[in-house]
Amino acid sequence: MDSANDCVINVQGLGVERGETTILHDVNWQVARGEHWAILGANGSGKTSLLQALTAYLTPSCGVIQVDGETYGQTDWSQLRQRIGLVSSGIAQKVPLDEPALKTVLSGPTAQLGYWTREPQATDNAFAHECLARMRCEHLAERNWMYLSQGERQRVFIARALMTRPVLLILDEPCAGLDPVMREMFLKGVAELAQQPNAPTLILVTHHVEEILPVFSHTLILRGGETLAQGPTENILRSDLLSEAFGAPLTVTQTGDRWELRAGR
Ligand SMILES: Nc1ncnc2c1ncn2[C@@H]1O[C@H](COP(=O)(O)OP(=O)(O)OP(=O)(O)O)[C@@H](O)[C@H]1O
Repeated sequence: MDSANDCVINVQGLGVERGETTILHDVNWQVARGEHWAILGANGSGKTSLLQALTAYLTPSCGVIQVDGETYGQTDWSQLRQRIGLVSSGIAQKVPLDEPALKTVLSGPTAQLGYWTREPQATDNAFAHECLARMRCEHLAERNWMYLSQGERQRVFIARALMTRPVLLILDEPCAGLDPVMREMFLKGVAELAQQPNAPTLILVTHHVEEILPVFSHTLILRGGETLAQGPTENILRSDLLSEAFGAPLTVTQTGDRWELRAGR
């Protein structure tokens, strides 16, 4: 890679310590423009901490973090944070049950769910409809939150994140709680998004190799707060590496362009 400016994410020697606990140790990770990455790892391996460091919610103890060419500590991260979309299941509980999906999407730019900081303009409305359409859920614009399925809510959240025209979109275990059919529909929507012009760089955090669609060209595996492996997905989704990552014998198989994991050898 020629320079940090070719990277959407450039992490060098990142360490995070709290008291006696080492949460992340010597993480080096570069994401080039045009790549989409999956992050895999067991519970407690440091996935959320890495994302929190990237979004400046967790202060590093050492190392360099650059996002979209801006360096942590040298730039206004509240501004930069608006260029990073984050979709996790945690925010779902904060949406008022009687809020229509369009209003949830419109709250994206201020990231303040449930209330306005200013009256939305006609252009905001038009763009919100466009964002919903990008996730194939424009028909849900007037439907209240309480009536949306879990999969529809996740698609609406991605539409909401798109309102800030992010360069980076982090999907933190977005398939948690989805049934197999909903999960496939949701993942298909994510893959379609990745192929659209001006698509953000996607980062999918997951425990499940089944969710790593071909669009996720690269995979990073964390273990105990350190990088166990990273690189092109087909080189990384190996039984030996996944067994080490999850601390038990596992066998990974590829059928067509999808991956499966089962216990045992
Ligand atoms: N502020 C903190 N102080 C001390 N330890 C912390 C702190 N934040 C996280 N940890 C620890 O760091 C480790 C990594 O946590 P993290 O939430 O990043 O893991 P994860 O891979 O996202 O896990 P999961 O898959 O369960 O969500 C855990 O052992 C956690 O207890």
